[in-house]
Amino acid sequence: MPAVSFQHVFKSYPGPKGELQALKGVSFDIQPGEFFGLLGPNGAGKTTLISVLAGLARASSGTVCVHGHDVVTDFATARRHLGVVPQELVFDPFFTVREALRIQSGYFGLRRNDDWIDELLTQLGLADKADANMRRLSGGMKRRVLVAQALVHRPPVIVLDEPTAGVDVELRQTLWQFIGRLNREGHTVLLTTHYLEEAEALCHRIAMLKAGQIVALDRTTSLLSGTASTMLSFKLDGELPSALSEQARWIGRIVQIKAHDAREVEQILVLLRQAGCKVEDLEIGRADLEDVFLEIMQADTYPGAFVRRPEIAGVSR
Ligand SMILES: Nc1ncnc2c1ncn2[C@@H]1O[C@H](COP(=O)(O)OP(=O)(O)OP(=O)(O)O)[C@@H](O)[C@H]1O
Repeated sequence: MPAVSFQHVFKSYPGPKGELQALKGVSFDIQPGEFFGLLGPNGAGKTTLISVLAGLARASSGTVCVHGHDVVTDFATARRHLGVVPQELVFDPFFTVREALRIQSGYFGLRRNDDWIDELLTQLGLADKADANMRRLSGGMKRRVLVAQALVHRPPVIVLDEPTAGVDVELRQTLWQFIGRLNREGHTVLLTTHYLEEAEALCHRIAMLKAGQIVALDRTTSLLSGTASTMLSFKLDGELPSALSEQARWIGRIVQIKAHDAREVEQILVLLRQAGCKVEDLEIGRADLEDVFLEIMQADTYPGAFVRRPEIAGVSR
């Protein structure tokens, strides 16, 4: 049985110009123990999908189950299987960190939970803040408390909605070490992030959402190898020959051009030489997830071409 199952999920919001379709028939499963990434540009529908999963929003149609429990008809059980770290910093300012975690434990009927609370505080670098009032914590510390709150009931499925937005390197490392450990111990993780290098490093499989639809779903390694896999990068002061300008990406003086194989690399170099371009600091490297993401998001052909059925794509564990 999948840890999380989305089946034909539609969600529309009333808008000034009629209905806004935030999710347009999203279907996929996440298997127990997977570290699964959900990527997409701003407004793609990631938070909406997570809100539906967490029971914070109701799908217009379709079903969502957590370990077989429907998030609408069997809400309490589904919710017990989930630990959700929300994107926004929402908390009650009147309590200390420990009190907030005890209260959260109480929601799940856990009375003697202090051993696990202590472990969470230690693992998340909050031990010396246990008795600090929530309103006195820095933004990064509050985010750590939100992670601890989501985990008080040791949920088998951990959902992280952009957990590292605006947090420092130390917290990122602490967080990924701890979440990585929980994942190795069998917890399923669903992560949304705009940091693609994070997704590339952590996720076994990745789904890409664009305008409410899944446009790619595959193992991370397959996504990386399925598209142009070589990236030429060099500095240039002048102009590119027109044959190359369309496929190039500029970052200041740096030009990046993708190639599928060594022959294409050679062709690009020949075109540059023929045009008399003065290329500096040439590097030939592997395309990363950001390149794949941009390629998929910019594709205007039928996006389903990138989707592999989960039973074919398998799970990289
Ligand atoms: N409560 C709401 N009422 C009306 N429209 C909404 C509401 N929540 C989200 N939307 C709209 O639904 C679409 C999807 O938004 P959502 O927040 O799910 O995207 P996202 O992928 O999480 O974006 P981001 O990366 O910016 O967090 C957007 O067009 C957004 O404006």
